[in-house]
Amino acid sequence: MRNGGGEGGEEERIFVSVRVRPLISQEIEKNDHSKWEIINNNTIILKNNAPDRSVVLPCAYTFDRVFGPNSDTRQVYEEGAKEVALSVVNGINSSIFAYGQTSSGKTYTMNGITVYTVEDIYEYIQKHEEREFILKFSAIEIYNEGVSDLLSSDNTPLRLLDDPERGTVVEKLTEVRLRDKCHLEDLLAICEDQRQIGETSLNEASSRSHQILRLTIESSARHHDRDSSSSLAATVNFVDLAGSERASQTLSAGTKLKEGSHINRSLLTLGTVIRKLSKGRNTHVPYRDSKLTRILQNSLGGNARTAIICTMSPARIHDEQSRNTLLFASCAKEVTTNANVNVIMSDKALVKHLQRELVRLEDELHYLGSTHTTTHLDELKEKDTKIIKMEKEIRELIQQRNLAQSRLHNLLSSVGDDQALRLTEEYGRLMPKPNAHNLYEDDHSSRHWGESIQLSVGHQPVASEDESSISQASGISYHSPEFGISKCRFPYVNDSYDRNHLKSENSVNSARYFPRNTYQSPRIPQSQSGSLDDQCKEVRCIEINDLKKKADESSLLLDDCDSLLPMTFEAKEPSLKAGNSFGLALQNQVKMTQTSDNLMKPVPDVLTPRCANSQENPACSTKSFCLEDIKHNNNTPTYSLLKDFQRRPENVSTGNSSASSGRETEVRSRVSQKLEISTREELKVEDVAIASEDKLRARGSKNAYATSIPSISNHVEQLEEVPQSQNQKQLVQNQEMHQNPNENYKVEEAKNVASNETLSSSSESPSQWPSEFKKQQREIIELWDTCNVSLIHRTYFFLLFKGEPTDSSYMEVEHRRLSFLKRINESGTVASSLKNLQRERAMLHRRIQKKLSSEERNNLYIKWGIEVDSKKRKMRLAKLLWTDTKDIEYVKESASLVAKLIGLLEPELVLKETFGLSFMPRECRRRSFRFNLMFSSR
Ligand SMILES: Nc1ncnc2c1ncn2[C@@H]1O[C@H](COP(=O)(O)OP(=O)(O)OP(=O)(O)O)[C@@H](O)[C@H]1O
Repeated sequence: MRNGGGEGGEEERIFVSVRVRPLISQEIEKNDHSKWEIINNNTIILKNNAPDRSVVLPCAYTFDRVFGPNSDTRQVYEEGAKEVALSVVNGINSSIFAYGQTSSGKTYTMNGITVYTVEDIYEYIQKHEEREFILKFSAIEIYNEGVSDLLSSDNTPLRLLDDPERGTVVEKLTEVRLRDKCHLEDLLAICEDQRQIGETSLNEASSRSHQILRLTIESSARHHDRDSSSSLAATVNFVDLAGSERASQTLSAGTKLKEGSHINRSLLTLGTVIRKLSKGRNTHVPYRDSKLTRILQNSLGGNARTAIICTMSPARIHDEQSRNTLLFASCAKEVTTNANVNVIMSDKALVKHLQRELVRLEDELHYLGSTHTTTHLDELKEKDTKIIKMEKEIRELIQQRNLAQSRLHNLLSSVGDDQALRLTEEYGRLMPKPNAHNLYEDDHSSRHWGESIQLSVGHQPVASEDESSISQASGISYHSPEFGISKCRFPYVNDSYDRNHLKSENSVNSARYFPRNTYQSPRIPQSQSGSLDDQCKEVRCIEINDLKKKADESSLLLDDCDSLLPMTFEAKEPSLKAGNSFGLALQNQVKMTQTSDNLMKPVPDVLTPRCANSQENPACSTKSFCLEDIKHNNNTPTYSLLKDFQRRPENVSTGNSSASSGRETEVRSRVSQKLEISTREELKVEDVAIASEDKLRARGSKNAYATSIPSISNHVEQLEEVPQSQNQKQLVQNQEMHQNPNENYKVEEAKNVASNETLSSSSESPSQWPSEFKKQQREIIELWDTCNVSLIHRTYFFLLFKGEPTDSSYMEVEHRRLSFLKRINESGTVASSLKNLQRERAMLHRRIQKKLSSEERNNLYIKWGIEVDSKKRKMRLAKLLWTDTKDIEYVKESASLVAKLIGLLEPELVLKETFGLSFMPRECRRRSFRFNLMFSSR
């Protein structure tokens, strides 16, 4: 029902009066008369104002009213407080203060003022029967900066709360609804009893606290339309302040001294507030510096009418205090307040008001919803949709990867000598377009997230004869953009070879160059094709969807190739559509650069061929892919392809070369740029994958982290695929060699190419590799230490990879994955990997006893600075293993010792390809351990 309101208040000054009490008995005894003289109702002067003083102080003080010793309290009330006090019945807040030094008569005055006001209020109520009044009373005491309820026996200090409408309110303050005047008088008596009073040398009953008696009056019309009319509500405060005092005068000590200091401090704040207010409201007013000013904030310069009665003693001993009181009073009279009539709305009026407010707020809400909120929600929805789409794509890729891994495994296990022989016989057979269902026919997905790049292997159904012929002649099979899967073959066609012959016969292509991670499709006789459907397996590159954009760009670029190359090829053999096929091959190669097993190698300058034409290098025959040229260059597959690309138009051009050369150059340039971009973006893609892992971890759930671990494993598995595909390639090449000795030289060339591929992927500059290897080795050793990698893994890796050019891939992948692990460890998995490491050291410690003779052990203790007779020397030795990562000799010794302890005598027998599998931090310590032991027992 309540609602603060007001009717136009006007600023008015605080009404300030001064009351000089008569001399009390003890002052009379001392005959301590002062020279204060009240010259009229408004002015008080100090007679004989110290002419001997060097500083002349003001001697006349003027106020709204000055009461002399002969004025009784009734007069003081009537002339100094009544008007203000009774404002409360009209809905205006009011406050009457008594301010002055101790024993100056504040309590004496305020008691009278309160009684008279109450009398008048009740008299007013009686006179205004048309209105109904509700009176409520509460009483606050502030003692030693603690607020208490004088109407409650509970002395627990009360809290002050800030109410946006009512200002500072005292929490849990008792508010008693008054029955009648007598009820109020009883309550006043209770307050008097409750108040902290003590005896000082100046006052037998000195008030040691500030007292605020609060009377709230609500009134409303009694007979009229009560529901629609307004009510008034206001509060009058009767504030009897504790008196300022000098400890020397009051002879205070102990508790009294503490009380006095609190009193003086709060009065000082009151004085500061008054002084600030007297200078205007532009400055900060420190209401909150004391409980007193905080509670009375409204009465001091706020929505209230205020009267201050400053009391003073006429005794000479109090002259200085009296002067201070007058100075305070002088400031107070400059302070203005702005009192309003506080109107309380009726229920009806309040409902109407609230309805209007509701409509207004709804309008605001609608406006906000139509702008910011809606937009924000749309953005969120859009992002959610993208996330769902990406998650679906990732799942599909993982399915493909798992399927391919499964088939690669099948291939490796099923391809025996006979099979290999047959496959070699069917060498060159083209595969038809892949069946979408084949790619999804089984699902070994383990729902790994955060995949970035995958290699895959899959079955291919057999192509039709026509397709086979055409594609075979062109040397390119097909690609399936719908799955982002590409497959390509690269023919070797020598000088003597007739392209038409190539189209009509199913023999010939004895040696082919395979790009990395592709597998040469064997030519399969028609009679066996059906049975070999499942045996024809090819390694294919599966792009991740994140790279689609690049693939599309590549496609656009290759369209250029397609449009360029037919101009050169079609003149001689239009039916081959070699240009288009070559475009596909190039596209395939571009995609190859986007796969992980290229290991983000910078693409060499493909437009700077070693030999520009056949004259410079006779080995580069016309109308052929120059294997010699490829072999002698440190070519990546991409490089080889592009060199072919450079050479081919020149070789087969029939006169249009000049017309096409400009466009060709442009296309080459664009190819080069795209490839470089691809490489750079490939790096970004992995960053995205890592960021994806980070996000999953950042979600904070254990599940998120758990899903990130398999993802790392997948990442590790990519390494496994590299050598596998290489092995497979090597296997087929060996089979070819065995099948057709006449073409062994070509197979040999192909092998050399493969070797060169590895070399080229290992290092851009072989001459720099040794130093690069040492640098990477040092960093890897540091990272092992940082990531708490298994000592056995370190040992194997360290002993296996000693700086051969082919070690480059492993070094790089190890380095990158350790960096990746380091990031994970930084997010809190160090503890678990450290525990694993400690267990491993414990295992090695036990093996020291078993594997080493007493003499060997003692030699080691001496060498490693451990006292031979010391306790726990074996454990100390185990703890020293692999700890100094800076000293390479120390690392070597650590590796050597660990190798001996785990029984690793011939590390070279362990395939390097097995690496990338063993050093992930594992959830299950035992499994991890068993794996290492199993590994070590090989
Ligand atoms: N106008 C007055 N006429 C006669 N006696 C008075 C007058 N004012 C005060 N006294 C007397 O002076 C003494 C001190 O008065 P009072 O206790 O009201 O002072 P106070 O300012 O409240 O002191 P304190 O701050 O220590 O509480 C009392 O004995 C009181 O009766």
